[in-house]
Amino acid sequence: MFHISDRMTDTTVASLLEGRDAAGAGVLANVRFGTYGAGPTLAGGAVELPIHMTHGRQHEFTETWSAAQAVTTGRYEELVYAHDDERLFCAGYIPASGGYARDAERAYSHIFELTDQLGFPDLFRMWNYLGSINDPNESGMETYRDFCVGRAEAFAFHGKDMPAATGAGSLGDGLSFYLLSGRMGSATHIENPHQVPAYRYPVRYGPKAPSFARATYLAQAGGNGESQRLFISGTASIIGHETQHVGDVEAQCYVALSNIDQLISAANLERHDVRIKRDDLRFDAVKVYVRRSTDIPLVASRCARYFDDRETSIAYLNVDICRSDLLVEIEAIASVRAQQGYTVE
Ligand SMILES: O=C(O)C1=C[C@@H](O)[C@H](O)C=C1
Ligand SMILES: CC(=O)C(=O)O
Repeated sequence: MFHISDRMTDTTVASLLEGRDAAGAGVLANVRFGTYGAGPTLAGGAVELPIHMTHGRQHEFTETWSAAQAVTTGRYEELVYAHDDERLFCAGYIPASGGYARDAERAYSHIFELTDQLGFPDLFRMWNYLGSINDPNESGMETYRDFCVGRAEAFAFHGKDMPAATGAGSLGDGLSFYLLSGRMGSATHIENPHQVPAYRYPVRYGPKAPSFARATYLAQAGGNGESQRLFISGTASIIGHETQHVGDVEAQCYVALSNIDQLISAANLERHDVRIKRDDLRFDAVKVYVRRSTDIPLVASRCARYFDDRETSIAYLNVDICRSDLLVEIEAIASVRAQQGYTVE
């Protein structure tokens, strides 16, 4: 069964998602959010990706991506991957250098080559964690904007649809990234009418706009009974294309949560031919990125109220955010509750 389980190690939030899905036949990958970062490796038949994302061991956790069938692993260029019959997990690491544009373009081109070669062309979720994300690189361009240049050029050259994504700071150096991709036709990308699509942002935010959708809906896999999933991108206090409430973390949190609400409304999902009632969606895992550590208690109180399901796993990460005037960003994974009469598991 394809699912994720947040195995919280020594954290206050403990909500093992395994209880929500039948135990998988194996593990595709373990992504370790901790005090240490390095490139991906293969261990025990799965991908291991440590990312330096926590200031202390007390906040460490592992995001485990499980498989429904036997797992095949391999390497391609700078990438390490694992897949079952339905899903591909892939990860990579680009060391810090004077600028990321060329290396990001190369890495993303390799991603698209690999997903096509292995038969998993529908990317449905990507994560990019950049050290010193808001700092200028050696040519004076902000590190994030430089990364966006290379990524956008790879998407344009390969003509790939843009999936849900996160682009946030890390506490280490370099660029750690990982992604999930599915069989042809499994992904529907979703936008929020209250926000300009990120890939259409004006040049004031960088020479090339960020390449991601606001969310991606993953249809139920063929025959293995997998739950339908909605992957929600890192969402911030942006309306249209402009940051709202600069300096006010409470108001920014409110707008970010409102954006998520609008994004997953039945009306907006219906506009994308995804017919799910809001009440049938349950949040499985949430990651909240908070720039200032002193803001975490307030942000946690607002998120706990919004994601009020005891079983929702919520992790708070004190890291920088892709736009320097943003103080908080929220991403989520939701699944569709069992409907009357049959099980969606
Ligand atoms: O660049 C991204 O992929 C990205 C940046 C942020 O806006 C947010 O984390 C979502 C995606
Ligand atoms: C910056 C950000 O979070 C966005 O583009 O949605």
